[in-house]
Amino acid sequence: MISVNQALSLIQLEAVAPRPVEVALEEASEKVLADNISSPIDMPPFSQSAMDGYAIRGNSSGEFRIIGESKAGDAPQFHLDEGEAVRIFTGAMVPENADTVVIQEHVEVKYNKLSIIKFPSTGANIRLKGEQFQKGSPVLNKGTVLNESGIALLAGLGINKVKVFDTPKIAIIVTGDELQKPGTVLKPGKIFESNSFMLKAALKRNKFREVHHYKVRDNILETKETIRSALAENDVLLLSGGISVGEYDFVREALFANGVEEIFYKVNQKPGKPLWFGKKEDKRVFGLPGNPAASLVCFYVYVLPALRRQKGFKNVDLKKASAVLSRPAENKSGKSLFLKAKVQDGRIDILDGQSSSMMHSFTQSNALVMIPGEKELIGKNEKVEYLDLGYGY
Ligand SMILES: Nc1nc2c(c(=O)[nH]1)N[C@H]1C(S)=C(S)[C@@H](COP(=O)(O)OP(=O)(O)OC[C@H]3O[C@@H](n4cnc5c(N)ncnc54)[C@H](O)[C@@H]3O)O[C@H]1N2
Ligand code: MOO
Repeated sequence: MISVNQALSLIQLEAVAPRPVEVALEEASEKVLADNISSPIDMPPFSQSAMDGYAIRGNSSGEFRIIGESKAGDAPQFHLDEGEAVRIFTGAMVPENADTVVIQEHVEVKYNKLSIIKFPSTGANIRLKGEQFQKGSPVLNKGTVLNESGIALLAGLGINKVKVFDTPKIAIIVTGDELQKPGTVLKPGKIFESNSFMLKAALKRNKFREVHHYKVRDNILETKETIRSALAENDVLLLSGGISVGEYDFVREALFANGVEEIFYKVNQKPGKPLWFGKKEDKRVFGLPGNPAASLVCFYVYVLPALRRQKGFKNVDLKKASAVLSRPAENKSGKSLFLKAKVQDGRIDILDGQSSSMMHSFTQSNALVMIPGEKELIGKNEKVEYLDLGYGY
């Protein structure tokens, strides 16, 4: 059985190169730029007043004659002679030979005579043409993750379309005859299906919006057929359940029948041992264990980084940190453990209820403690590494 690190390396080795697409700026938030962007214009495009006041030339005398007005949106052609000033407003074009704007709080005006009570330094209150960017100068680099500030910057430069890396389309395929929809009356032998809700929520939180949901019974033909359509319609398949060794676990066989090549099956870890990973051309397939907590651990450790990589992100893993154990922990399994835990003020508590069928401990956690297979005992106050689940509490 391969180790966690071997599994991670294999997934990375088989990574699909992010695919550039052009999108409207409104669609570009949380996406990664696929091109360097240079400024198509000077920014600001003309010298602007930063304040409401009076544009002047030099500060040789305290008295000026107001010769006109410049407000935002206008393009007046003023030329100031000695002793002349223009009434000006924030964002308005500064007369071509003015060098300073005096704020209106520092002047007295009588008719068209302006007396300056307090001179600012020369150049004050003017945003010079091109001071942020000159036309053609670099603005944002390929690989930048766009958020609202980047979107504002690009819109402000007049850009309405950008090349970003495409977000992969994801199929969630849940398998199992025992599964029943929440909101129905539970029949004998059945359980409520929860993995698709869990995976959809996790994908939504991570801004993967194109998610298709398929459901199959424990039936080889149906499983094959569903995998066939899911491969045609998506970039990444997440199968839940049916990957273990039971007589009704058909997922592996159905993947092979669809020409999906196995890269690895089973990882020396707990929970999530039966994880399966494969590929067909540029499609990637994860067979996640049916047990909900095992499935979610595999999602955080393997699936999310792979999806983020395919979306062009450079930092793909959950943040790693370390904290001091509040209580000793044991690992007699020889497997790498991922334990639901709560970090607070630098101390970490491993929670009760670690079974891979139990979700309650996950809801109380904000971290996954990683304990290597070779480590049998970790003492109280020993430092352990953990993955920050990013739950924000
Ligand atoms: N003889 C062995 N049996 C099992 C082994 C093994 O090595 N030898 N591994 C165990 C481990 S570890 C896990 S994890 C599970 C994984 O099994 P599958 O991935 O095939 O999943 P299922 O058998 O379909 O389901 C497991 C469990 O999870 C429940 N489940 C399934 N789908 C959902 C869903 N969408 N929502 C909620 N719960 C779901 C299902 O009812 C089962 O209880 O295999 C062990 N067995
Ligand atoms: O890997 Mo299974 O996840 O231990 O229940």
